[in-house]
Amino acid sequence: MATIHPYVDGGLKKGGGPFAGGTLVCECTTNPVKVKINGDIAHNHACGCTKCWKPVGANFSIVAVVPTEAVEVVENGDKLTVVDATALIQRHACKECGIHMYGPVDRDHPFKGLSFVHPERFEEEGWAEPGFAAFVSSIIEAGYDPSKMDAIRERLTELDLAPYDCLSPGLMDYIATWTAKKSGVLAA
Ligand SMILES: N[C@@H](CCC(=O)N[C@@H](CS)C(=O)NCC(=O)O)C(=O)O
Ligand SMILES: [Zn+2]
Ligand SMILES: [Zn+2]
Repeated sequence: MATIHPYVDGGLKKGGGPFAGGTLVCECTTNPVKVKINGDIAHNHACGCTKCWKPVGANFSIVAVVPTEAVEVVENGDKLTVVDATALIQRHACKECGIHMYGPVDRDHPFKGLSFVHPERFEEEGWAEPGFAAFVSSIIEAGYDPSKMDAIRERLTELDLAPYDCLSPGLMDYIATWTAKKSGVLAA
């Protein structure tokens, strides 16, 4: 069967959220980086892009957003480094284990003020399950066999993770609305 991510491969666990927040922890056995998230996550989804962190063997990441003001680095923040300073999402990764701990968007963009996080790194349970799959075709860029994409999309659909090759229609509309208001095509 097509592998998506260990969190969903056994069947999607439903019923999470509302979630009070918690602490994201990296994989280091000594001096792990800890990042506290003071509140709930939103727009949790699977992402097939090559830039998002995924556990070994996974073809998709599980990624959600939180307000950047809810992000608090509480332990070993000196181990964090920005993976690609030119990217929209400033992914802060642990230099030792490589896990992306949070990725703020600071640039002028509809996602400005949000940070991308990987909820599977929460010590706590109860967060909302992923609701769709984004950037599905992008797994090919990481080496996935293009002839096996039908099976991937079928499996995602079976798991109630509607497959999209960019973001979900709701988020794409949100981005386009922001752009149209910025250019003046739509009234702000
Ligand atoms: N096909 C590209 C897509 C990368 C991409 O656009 N990723 C999305 C979803 S995370 C994004 O918003 N990227 C912004 C960024 O990486 O800063 C890849 O797989 O590398
Ligand atoms: Zn680490
Ligand atoms: Zn991604």
